[in-house]
Amino acid sequence: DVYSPQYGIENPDILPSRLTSVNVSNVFYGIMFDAGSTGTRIHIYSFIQKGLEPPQVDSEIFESVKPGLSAYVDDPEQGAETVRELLDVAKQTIPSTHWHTTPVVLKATAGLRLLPEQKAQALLLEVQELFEDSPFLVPDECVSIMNGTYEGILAWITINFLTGHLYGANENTVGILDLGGASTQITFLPQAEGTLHAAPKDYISSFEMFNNFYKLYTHSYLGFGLKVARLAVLGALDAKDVDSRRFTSSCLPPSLKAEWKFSGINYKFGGIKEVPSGFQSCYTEIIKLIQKKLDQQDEIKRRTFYAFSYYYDRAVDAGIIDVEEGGVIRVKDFETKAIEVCKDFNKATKGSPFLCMDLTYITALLKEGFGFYDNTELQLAKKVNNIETSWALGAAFHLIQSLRSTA
Ligand SMILES: Nc1nc2c(ncn2[C@@H]2O[C@H](COP(=O)(O)OP(=O)(O)O)[C@@H](O)[C@H]2O)c(=O)[nH]1
Ligand SMILES: [Ca+2]
Repeated sequence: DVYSPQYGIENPDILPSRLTSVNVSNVFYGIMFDAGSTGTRIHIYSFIQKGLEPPQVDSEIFESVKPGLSAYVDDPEQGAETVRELLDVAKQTIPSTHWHTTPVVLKATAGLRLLPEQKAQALLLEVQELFEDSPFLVPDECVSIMNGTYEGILAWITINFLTGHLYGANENTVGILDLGGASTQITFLPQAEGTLHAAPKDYISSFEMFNNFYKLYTHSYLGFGLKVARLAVLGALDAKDVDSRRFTSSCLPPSLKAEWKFSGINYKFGGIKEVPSGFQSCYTEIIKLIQKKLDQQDEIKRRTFYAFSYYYDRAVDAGIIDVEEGGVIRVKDFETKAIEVCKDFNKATKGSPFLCMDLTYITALLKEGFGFYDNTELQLAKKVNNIETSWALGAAFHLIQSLRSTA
């Protein structure tokens, strides 16, 4: 029995946890690394396959480290070291008998997209060497920067798989909204013929997986992730005099003076005493960055969307949802909380001085950016059926399929 504790770990967390009665030959594993702009994460999945049916995910182990790879822009070896720590988790949790058949892949997103090409490649090369020295299966192109279109498609696959919409009738699929640190994605399966015509050509992507064919609307907006948006609001993006300046915004507590590190750079920032702070002036600042920058499709107002990542985290910080439960909210709930938090900074911003700015940005992104109604409902979920809502599962499925078609 490969699942019994035989690997010298005190409290083995051997995958798959719920699988003791299933034929072992139907079980296999996959390791997907998400090198995001704010952190690196490992997703270790176990899958079950019965006959010719599409594989089912059985369980997941998830670990993460901060900061992300892009913070090691001038020290790639140290960056790869953070990946090694996470890879050790895979060694502790996947039975050693399965190591050589378990693929390991890392996909980087917006943090590395924003780095100079050579610096990004140096980081990726260091990680690739680490993988090649590991006992796992290393496919071609095991380490890469993923393009934003795939990020949206693969997250859509994950959520629709987990919510049971993938192998049924297409009419009921759900859309997804992912808000990262450096980029943000919107993806849905258009039902209105008009959407396919009205959308910019490169926002429509065809995709095949496990013999199903999907024509999705998807786009990744680089620079519209929550953390990079903060820099944009502060006027600190591409600023030359970062060391000598303090960047200010009416979205911050007026008397605040602080420092903030993002992607390896230290920024001095603070509030403004001379102008009225609060939601209205903050919203006005932020709208300038968003208006007319994003494509709007009427259909989204009538569709169900799942929102996760920073949508989820900030809704938790604002007390709109429970950290474990998530739940259904309306777009206007973000605005109501933003107004409240921006009104009384001292009372409301207990964790982060950025909460007013972040909630106001999310409100503006949803309403002025994508064109959602105040009353549009959003499903906030961090996990569905105990699996993380992230593009990583979709990427693992895609990987399995591509390994089989080349085998
Ligand atoms: N639900 C969920 N959120 C995640 C996962 N991994 C990262 N996130 C969230 O993603 C956000 C950070 O975005 P990140 O991936 O670093 O930036 P990006 O490169 O712009 O996509 C934070 O809100 C994280 O909590 C995950 O596996 N599940
Ligand atoms: Ca991400």
